[in-house]
Amino acid sequence: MALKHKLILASGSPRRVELLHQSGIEPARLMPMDIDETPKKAEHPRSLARRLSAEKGDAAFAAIKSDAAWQGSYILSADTVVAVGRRILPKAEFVDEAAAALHLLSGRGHVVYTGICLITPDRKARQKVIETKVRFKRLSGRDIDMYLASGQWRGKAGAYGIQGLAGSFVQKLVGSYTNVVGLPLYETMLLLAGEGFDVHAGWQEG
Ligand SMILES: Cc1cn([C@H]2C[C@H](O)[C@@H](COP(=O)(O)OP(=O)(O)OP(=O)(O)O)O2)c(=O)[nH]c1=O
Repeated sequence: MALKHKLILASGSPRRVELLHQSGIEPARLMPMDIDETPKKAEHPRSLARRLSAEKGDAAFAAIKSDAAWQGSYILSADTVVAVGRRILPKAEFVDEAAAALHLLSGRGHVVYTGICLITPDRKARQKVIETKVRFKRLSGRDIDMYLASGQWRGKAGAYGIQGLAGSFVQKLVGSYTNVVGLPLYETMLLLAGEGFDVHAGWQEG
């Protein structure tokens, strides 16, 4: 069946592509947007997730707005932020920052915020920020050393991926699991459907 509207995913995150695929949605185009993700001074983690998801969407919109082939498309973007209280943990690129993040998360509760932004074919921007509360067990030195050696922390907010080895660190989770992985599926589908995108168009047997 031909899709009435195309979806552009303004993201380079394989997790977001996989989560959409799980929901029967295949973006027509992936547009990773390289924006400055530095938090502003005293910026709340919720505000940061909201701002960065919007900036990714705006950047993708600016890149395609004069391209006739993409007129009438939806643009979806997201940003995931991990915070202990108001303290924002970095998206880990180096092993020492990953070690510091894991020590901080050990035996404590934290909050994962994912901002989602949808730009509709009539150029309205719709936004939401979803929160999930997560509590890690107390991590042993060996848990941390072996996790660092696995490399699964690389490029992930808070230096962990709940969908991998770090899933076993989770003592308690309140809210959306897919929100932690990078895209809250229930809320994303609700947003898309509410703006007229046929979320069931790709649901076929087999
Ligand atoms: C907490 C957590 C984060 N993550 C990932 C999701 C995101 O990809 C990443 C947070 O960084 P983001 O800046 O939200 O996303 P990204 O840079 O990977 O992709 P893009 O901006 O192009 O959309 O951390 C997990 O995969 N599992 C987890 O448990």
